[in-house]
Amino acid sequence: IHDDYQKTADWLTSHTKHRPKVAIICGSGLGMLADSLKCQDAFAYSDIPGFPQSTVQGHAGRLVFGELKGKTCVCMQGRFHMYEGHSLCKTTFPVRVFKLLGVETLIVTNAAGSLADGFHPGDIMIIKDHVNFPGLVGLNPLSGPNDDKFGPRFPAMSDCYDKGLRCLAMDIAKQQGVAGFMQEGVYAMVGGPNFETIAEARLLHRLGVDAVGMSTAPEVVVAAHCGLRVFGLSLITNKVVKSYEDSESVNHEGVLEVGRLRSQAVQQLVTELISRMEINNNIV
Ligand SMILES: Nc1nc2ncn(CCNC(CO)CO)c2c(=O)[nH]1
Repeated sequence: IHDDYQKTADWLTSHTKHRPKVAIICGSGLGMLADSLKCQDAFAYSDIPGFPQSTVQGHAGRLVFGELKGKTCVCMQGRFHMYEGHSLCKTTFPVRVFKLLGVETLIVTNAAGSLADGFHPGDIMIIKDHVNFPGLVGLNPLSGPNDDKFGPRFPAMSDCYDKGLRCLAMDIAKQQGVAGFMQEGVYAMVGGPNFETIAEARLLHRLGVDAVGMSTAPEVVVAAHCGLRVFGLSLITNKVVKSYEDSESVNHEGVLEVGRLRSQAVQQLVTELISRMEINNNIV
C-alpha cells in the first residue's frame, strides 16, 4: 500500500505550496498548536484521500500547513487512536505521508496520566522513552510485510527520542521560566478506551512507567522506522488512581481542562524548539 501513502502525499503537494520539514501531532486539547502557524493551508481529514476520520472530543480533524518562526510545518489537529477502532496502519498513516512530503522531524504531543510521585497535573513531561504495550504483544504498525522503501525489517528503537532535542527543550524551558513544571520520563501506551484499573496502575508504576496514555508509541515506531527525528512531550492532565482508598476518578473532560490551562506554555515551548532546531537541508 506504498502507493496509498504516495497518492495522499501527491494530493497534498498539489493542494499546498508548503513543503514542511517539521510535523506536529497534537494530543487531546493541544490542537491550538496549529493556530500559531502563519500563512495556513488547512484541510479537513475528510477531504484528504486515504486519511482516517477523528472521532474524539478535543481532536478537531484538520491538517494544517504553515510557517512557524520561518520553518515550514504541518500540524495534525487531532490524531487517530487504536481505541477508535482504527488499524495501527491507519493510526500511523500520516507519519509515512509526512516522510514522503520531506518532513525530517516529528513532534508528538499527548495528554497523559502520571504514575510517578512528584509528577503533578499541569506538568509537562519530555518523553525520554516509551513502553509500547500493544506493540509488545504484536499490535504493531510494522507487522506484516516490510516496506523497504521506508526502513529495515528489524528497526532499532533504542534511541528513538532524539537526545539533542530533549536537551534543547529543557534549556528552552529554563529560559522560559517553566522548568518548575518540566519533567522527563517514560511514557507507556495502553490500548484504552477505558482508563486503567488500580491493579493495572500499580503494575505500570512498579514497572517504572512515569506517565500513561493511549497513543503516541505507534506513531513514534513508524517515524523511527523511516528515519524521522522524534521529540515527544506529555501534558500531565491527572494523577492516575493507584490506591483503593482514593475516591477520585479520572474523566476526559478533566483531561481537556488541563490542556486549556497549559496550552500557552506548551505552544511557547514547541514554537521555540522549532525555531531553534537545525533543519538539515537534505535535498528531497
Ligand atoms: N489514568 C489515565 N489518565 C489519563 N489522562 C490522559 N490519558 C491519555 C488518554 N486520553 C484519552 C482519554 O482522555 C483520550 O485520548 C490518560 C490515560 O490513558 N490514563
